Order: sequence, then structure tokens, then C-alpha cells
Amino acid sequence: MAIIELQNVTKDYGDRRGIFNIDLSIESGEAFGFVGTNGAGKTTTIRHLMGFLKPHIGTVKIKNLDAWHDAAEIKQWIGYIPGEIAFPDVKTGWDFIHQQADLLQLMDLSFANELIERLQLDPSANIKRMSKGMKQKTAIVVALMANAPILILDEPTTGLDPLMRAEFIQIIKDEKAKGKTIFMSSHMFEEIEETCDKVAMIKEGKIITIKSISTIMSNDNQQFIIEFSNEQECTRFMQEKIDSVAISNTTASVNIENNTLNKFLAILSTYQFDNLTEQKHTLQEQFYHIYSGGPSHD
Ligand SMILES: Nc1ncnc2c1ncn2[C@@H]1O[C@H](COP(=O)(O)OP(=O)(O)OP(=O)(O)O)[C@@H](O)[C@H]1O
Repeated sequence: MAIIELQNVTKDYGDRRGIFNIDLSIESGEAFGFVGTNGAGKTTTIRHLMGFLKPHIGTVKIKNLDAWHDAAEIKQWIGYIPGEIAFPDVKTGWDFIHQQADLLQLMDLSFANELIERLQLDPSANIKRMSKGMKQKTAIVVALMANAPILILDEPTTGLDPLMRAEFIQIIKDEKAKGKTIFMSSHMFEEIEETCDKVAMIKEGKIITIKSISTIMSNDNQQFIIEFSNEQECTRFMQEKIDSVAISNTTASVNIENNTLNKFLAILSTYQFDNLTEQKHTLQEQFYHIYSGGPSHD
């Protein structure tokens, strides 16, 4: 069952800015990634999900309620990390956590404490003097601490160092395992690859593709880079009936259909080469390919 549903959502700011005819359907328990370049429309879409913006056209529904009209009721099911964090006028991280816990009528801070420990956050610090990463960690704790069934995360790892980013990914995996529905925008492709089931790409306010991560990662073909021992071997190899491109005098890139791998290796064994490496399919590769106008290969 779709828990988040956008139908034909348009917010037109003029000059081709905004979001246009957005259709998205996110199932309960699904982790859904949302990627796009700066200004593509990620935050505008997310602000519609949160009921902060009313669409000019179309509908946004969360658990079948209207995200704009029923925003107050919907809020109780959502843990949210905004793209730009603005803290209220409170002194320390703890003050903010307690203030938000009061608003959420959350008595039990045990999960908040677990997250604080995992993210190595010191909430006793003065919020105004916190680094970007510390502020982000505080926002993560507050968004997750009430165990809301739906998590809406706008660039959640902004400002986190690689170690903390890895910890965050693990936290999100744990949340997903608990059955949470997760909608997450990010510029970090690995983050989406590791946590999400599906990804939508948005460009100039329009959804250009929605794919499952497994489709992106496992393709029908494999790409290899071969470094031959000398030029002659590379030139000779190029005569083979194999989908290959010479990328230098001694190096070739080959595209192999999965069911012809044995044949390819048998041919290759008759050549002298120093190195063979497989190029893994990645979300980043697909993103650049589709964004630059190429067809998406399923
Ligand atoms: N209130 C507004 N008034 C006018 N234009 C706006 C407004 N809010 C957003 N826009 C425009 O809508 C487009 C989408 O912006 P949005 O912030 O959703 O992009 P984004 O994908 O989140 O970008 P980023 O990755 O930089 O955060 C941009 O062209 C932006 O300038």
C-alpha cells in the first residue's frame, strides 16, 4: 500500500523554476531516495510532503490524508530533517532535544540517548557554537528519537564526516529494518545505494526516472578494463568480435553480456595482459548518464 502519494504535483515559481507534474508513490516500509542537482526541486518536493507548501496543481497524500489540509494530524507520524536547519532560541543541544521531546510528548529519551552515543554528539554544547556537523547530528537525534513510522530526510548527512556518515547509514538501515518508510534526498550516491530500495531522479523540476536500486546495480552486461602487456596485443584484441573500445594504446574497455562471460575469458586467455578490472555499475554512473541525456539502461 502506498503510504506517500504525489499526483501531478506542480508548484510553478515562474521562469521554469519549481516542480512540475510530479508523480511519486512510496510503499509502506520502503526506503526511497531522491537525487538531483542543485535547484532541481528536491527541497520544494519535500516541503510539499511536510505540508509547508500548498501545490498549485495536484495532490500530496500521506496515509491517504491531504498533506496540506491535514498537516497537523500527519505531523505525528513523521520524523523530519530539514535541508536547512534553523534552531529556535535555546541555549544547548539538550535544551533543544528536551523542548522537542515536550512538543512530541515524548517521555522516554532512551532512543535519543542511544543515537547521541552512536553519533558521538555532546548535546551539552552551546547550540550557537556548534559546528555544522554537530548541528546536523542534533537534528538527526530529534528527527528519529520519537520512533515515527515515516522519516523524511532532506540531505541528512550534510556536514557529517565520513565516519559519521557511515554510522548514519547504519542507523538508517536499522530504522528500515524496524519497518520505517524513508524518503531521503541526497547528493551522496553511496548513501542512497546502501540504504534505499528505489530512487527517483529529478531534473529541472521534473521526474526523469524512477528505478529500483537493484536494477541499477545489477545490469545485463559487465564492463571490464584490460591493460595489455603491449600495443600489439591491444591492437590484435580490437580485431575480435567483442564490443570494445581502445582507451589508450595498451588499454581497452569492453562491454560483455553476462551470458557471454565464459567466451570472453576464453578469448582473453590467448592474449598477454597485465591487468583486468571490472567497472561496477553505480548510481552515480547512471545519474550522469541519464542527466546528460542518455537513455537509461534497465
Ligand atoms: N520560494 C521560492 N520562490 C521562487 N523560486 C523558488 C522558491 N523556492 C524554490 N525556488 C526555485 O525552485 C527551484 C527548485 O529549488 P529547490 O530548493 O527545491 O531545489 P533543490 O533540488 O532542493 O536544490 P539544492 O540541492 O540546491 O538544495 C530552484 O530553481 C529554486 O530557485
